[in-house]
Amino acid sequence: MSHADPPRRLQRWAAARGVRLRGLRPIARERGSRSEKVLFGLDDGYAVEAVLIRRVDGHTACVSSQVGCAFACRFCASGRAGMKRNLAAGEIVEQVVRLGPRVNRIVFMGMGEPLNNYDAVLAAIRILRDRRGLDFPTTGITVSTIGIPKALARLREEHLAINLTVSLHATTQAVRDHLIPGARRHDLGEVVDRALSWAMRHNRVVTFVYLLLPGLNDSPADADRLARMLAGRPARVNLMRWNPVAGIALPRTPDGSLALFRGRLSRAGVPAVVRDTQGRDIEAACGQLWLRGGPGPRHDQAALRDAETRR
Ligand SMILES: C[S@@+](CC[C@H](N)C(=O)[O-])C[C@H]1O[C@@H](n2cnc3c(N)ncnc32)[C@H](O)[C@@H]1O
Ligand code: SF4
Repeated sequence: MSHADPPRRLQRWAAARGVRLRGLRPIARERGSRSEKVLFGLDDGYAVEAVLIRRVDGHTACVSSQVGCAFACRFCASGRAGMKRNLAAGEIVEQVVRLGPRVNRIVFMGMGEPLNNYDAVLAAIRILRDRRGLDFPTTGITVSTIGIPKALARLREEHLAINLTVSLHATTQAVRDHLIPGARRHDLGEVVDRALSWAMRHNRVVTFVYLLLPGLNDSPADADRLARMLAGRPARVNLMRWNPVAGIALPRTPDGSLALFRGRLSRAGVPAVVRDTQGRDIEAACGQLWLRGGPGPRHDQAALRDAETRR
């Protein structure tokens, strides 16, 4: 795998569009069985992580879109320290470039809420897919979002054949407000409607991600409400187990509950699968990426390792 600087040709091409590549410095790497986590130092002293996941037919790059996250989901490490700043388009593109040439899928499932950094994320996607850029197929790009309604309405009008994943996690407003405190202003029904509207406009299927948390959102009534929202619509459901995060006490869902929930959805005609995220062995799975570094001069590797051991 190459961690070389982005090719000069790409740097020049991006610079002509006002996008700077070479703002990232890989400062630490951790290898797991099928994944690798890379910590990138940014110009202003912060650091973000990106994850490479090896598949048989290529690599997936899981990239960050913000330094921290404003939505403070109860189950996720990325929002624990709030949102420090947006990543620039170049900083997003460069994560992909530095994860190496075998990347053929990109998922915006690292740190941050991509639709809360709409312009930079869309600019990055355009550079990634441009023939004179990386010539990356948009069908290999997945944006994962908590579903900011206004941003979903904007996304609907973009001519981009990306994949959309909406992190729903609840079937009532009260439970969603509890799990995603930063999204209290987002009406759950509107989130679902806007996502479905995107799917219909682009003739695609939207994936709803549902993290099953025992006693919070895993009742048969939840499954039935979700089924009523999505049956007969261009939607599928990915049911997820919680990946443990230090300092957060949440129970993990037993396999039996996942199977029961999935069964109720399937019987109602809503396609549902249970998904495990890769990278748990090196704390690189969904929701396990922490904000690192801080404002000031770029941190060196030793300083960041030090910060890591104090965490
Ligand atoms: C880290 S988020 C980044 C993208 C975007 N902010 C979102 O929430 O969709 C990517 C996915 O990880 C999920 N996630 C967050 N924390 C998790 C955890 N501890 N275990 C499993 N999934 C988690 C989120 O719900 C989301 O579906
Ligand atoms: S799950 Fe997504 S929206 Fe929620 S805190 Fe983590 S990164 Fe932010």
